[in-house]
Amino acid sequence: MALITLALVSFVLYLLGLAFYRLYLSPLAKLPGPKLGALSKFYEAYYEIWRQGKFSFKLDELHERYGPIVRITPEEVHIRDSAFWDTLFVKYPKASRYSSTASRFGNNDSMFAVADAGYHRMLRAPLNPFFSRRAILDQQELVQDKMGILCTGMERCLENGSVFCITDAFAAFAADVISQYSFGFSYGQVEHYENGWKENFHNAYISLGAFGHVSVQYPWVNPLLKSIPDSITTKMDPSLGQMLQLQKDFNKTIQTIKKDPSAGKHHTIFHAVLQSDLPEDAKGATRLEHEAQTVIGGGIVTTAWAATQAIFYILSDDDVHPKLLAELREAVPNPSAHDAFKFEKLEKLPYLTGCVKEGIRFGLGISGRGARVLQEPLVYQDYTIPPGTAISMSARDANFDGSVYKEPRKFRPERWTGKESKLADGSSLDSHFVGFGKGTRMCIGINLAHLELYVQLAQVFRRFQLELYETDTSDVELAHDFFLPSPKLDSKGVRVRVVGKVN
Ligand code: HEM
Repeated sequence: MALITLALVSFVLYLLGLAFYRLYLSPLAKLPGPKLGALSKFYEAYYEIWRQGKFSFKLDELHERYGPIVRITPEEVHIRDSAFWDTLFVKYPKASRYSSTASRFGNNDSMFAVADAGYHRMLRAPLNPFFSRRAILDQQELVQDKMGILCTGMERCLENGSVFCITDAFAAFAADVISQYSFGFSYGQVEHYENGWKENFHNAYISLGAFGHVSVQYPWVNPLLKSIPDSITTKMDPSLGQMLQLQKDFNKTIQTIKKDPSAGKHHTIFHAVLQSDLPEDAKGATRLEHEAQTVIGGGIVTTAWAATQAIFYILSDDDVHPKLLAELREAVPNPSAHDAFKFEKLEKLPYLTGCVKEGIRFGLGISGRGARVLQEPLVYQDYTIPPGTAISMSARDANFDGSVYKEPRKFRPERWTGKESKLADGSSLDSHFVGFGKGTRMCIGINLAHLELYVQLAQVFRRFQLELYETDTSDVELAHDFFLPSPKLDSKGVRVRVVGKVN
């Protein structure tokens, strides 16, 4: 009994000591911010887990109250100042990712998750050529073919008057493209127009993102979940069942290639890694499986959501839609021509480019905070942030910064061209664009994403007349930050009806 009492008293004293340290002695103690945040990560957990991805919105309030730099947890400071983006993400290439977020998707050893900058660079090196502009353009046919299938499905929807969620269609398209391109197989999701492309991974990744808040706070949860039999996981959440199947298919492909490196007609990311000079422990089947999950995860929600935003705002604005259509009609006089939608031509169209950029800006890519940990002190205004601190920033703050974007909440493709694309200080708007992140960890899929988005928007608007169906801004605006962006939870999605064809 005495022993238990002693243990309890020691524990309480430890907690009091820790609280005192965090509030008054920690090198971060002088930074502005809420005492509860400085005391414990439960503060973050409350907003992220209990309030379902609402910490981002709490940060808005905190910045209003405390200024551009706020200590938001015992070990993390958040900066809201888009001019600081390059300093944090570009100037310190040796900075690591914040290791306590590595468990978010349960893929701790993937290039996306690993903390150490040197190890990250090494893991990324074999994949860089795989996603280079040249390599992506060489596979343009694949993207065009999948888009052709999507358009055939949309024609059927025109004939039968069905309403569908455009995010589902785009997520199915993106999944087929990225999996065929990267792994040499796809599930043909883009073919299933008859059920409104409901078979796709979008919701599964949003569920994973929501659950990621739990995994970040309690990393032991992931291994525990992995020990649950697949049949029970699938019953609990059918979308996670799809992910389990995906993992099995990755594993099968990896095993086949490991046994016979010449297997398969298609050069996959697995070939790229296995044939590289990475150390053997980086070539293990489980790590490769994790890498594949990040690649496909990175390529679906981000692209589908950017396209969804673009479709919604283009259709909602009586000014934008006719301008885009006029440009497309001139550039693509015959949409049935074999090379009508060649990317190299589309990417030169200024208004379409503006629509792509605005789609990505509104879509946010990743809504969660991006954090770096430096090995040296970092000065921000009057504060010196000690080495080892997690310093985070959010794309949402940069993307809607009124000092960079005039009327930031307006979808204005023209801001990206002509005079408007230069700021008063002479810098280009492009240099402030953080949609794909910046620095050494910048999105590896940028070339593929651009190819998909240009081809999607050009084909959809040059070929079809669409109408929004019972959809409003609450279906596209960020309401829950699950690291991946989510609108209100009861949204039925951005629903559209194909009402005609464009001559
Ligand atoms: C509009 C579409 C896309 C957007 C807005 C986007 C955005 C981003 C952002 C913001 C990051 C994080 C950068 C950082 O951590 O600093 C990222 C990383 C990443 N993205 Fe994308 N992405 C898109 C499409 C894609 C596609 C199509 C792929 C498929 C290859 C992909 C794969 C990845 C991967 C693997 C990473 C991790 C890179 C690393 O850690 O080195 N993304 N993306």
